[in-house]
Amino acid sequence: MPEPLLVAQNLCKTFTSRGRRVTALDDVSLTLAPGETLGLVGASGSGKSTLARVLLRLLPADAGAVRLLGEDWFQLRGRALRTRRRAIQMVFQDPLAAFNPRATIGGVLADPLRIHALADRAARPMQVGALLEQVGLPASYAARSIHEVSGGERQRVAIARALAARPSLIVFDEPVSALDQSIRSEILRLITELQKSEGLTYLFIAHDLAVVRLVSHRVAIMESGRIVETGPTPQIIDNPQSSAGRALVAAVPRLALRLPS
Ligand SMILES: Nc1ncnc2c1ncn2[C@@H]1O[C@H](COP(=O)(O)OP(=O)(O)OP(=O)(O)O)[C@@H](O)[C@H]1O
Repeated sequence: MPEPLLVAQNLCKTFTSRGRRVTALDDVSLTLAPGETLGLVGASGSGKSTLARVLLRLLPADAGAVRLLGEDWFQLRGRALRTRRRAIQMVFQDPLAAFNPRATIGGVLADPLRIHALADRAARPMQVGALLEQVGLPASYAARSIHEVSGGERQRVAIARALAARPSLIVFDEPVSALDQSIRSEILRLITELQKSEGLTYLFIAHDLAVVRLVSHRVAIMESGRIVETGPTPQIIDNPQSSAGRALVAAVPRLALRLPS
């Protein structure tokens, strides 16, 4: 068994808003092996995005620890933190919210190359072109504004930006929820192909089990801030043990749950 890429142990996070306490993460532990996809699925408000934000250190945990690539991730500071940061990238549901609205696509993709010193100025345009082609877009898209392309193309740009940092792990938070069905399948295919060609590890978050099962080797089910069930995808779909798992399976038409042969 290879050493896990990421081990999260006993993560807790509570929010207080208008005097009300909400436990968003309640003792969450999970492991990601290199090259696998863990699908994280659960109803709205179950804590999926909070877990993603805590794992990326966009939000501090109240308690718990994460080992990433053998290091104590929450304890890293300064240069060591900056270096390690590029190992985890995130792709959001709405990439527009994550991009500078005035930026060109070339600018969006050149940023991580510059920030992480992965390519000098002269080499960046070629690398940007290569990244675009890797996600199925023409290199000429570099000159376009992020507003000039479709939702599916924008999501390809978001994936290319994540790839630019040469990460080990990509966290996808509802990456296809805003897309039409046909575009959705194309993006899911791209995501699985890139995993194989680049040897990437994924945490794939969605509320829809039909989407999660297409890409995930294992599934974890969240309910009220806890992971209530985890196991290989076919096992969870055929025989969910938790009430949250049974509800998620029941919410999807039988046909949509057939695993591809
Ligand atoms: N910044 C915040 N302040 C207060 N409460 C928050 C904050 N962020 C999240 N919460 C609460 O924490 C709980 C978990 O939210 P979270 O967004 O992680 O769930 P989720 O499973 O990702 O939901 P969705 O599928 O709707 O995105 C919810 O009750 C939510 O209202």
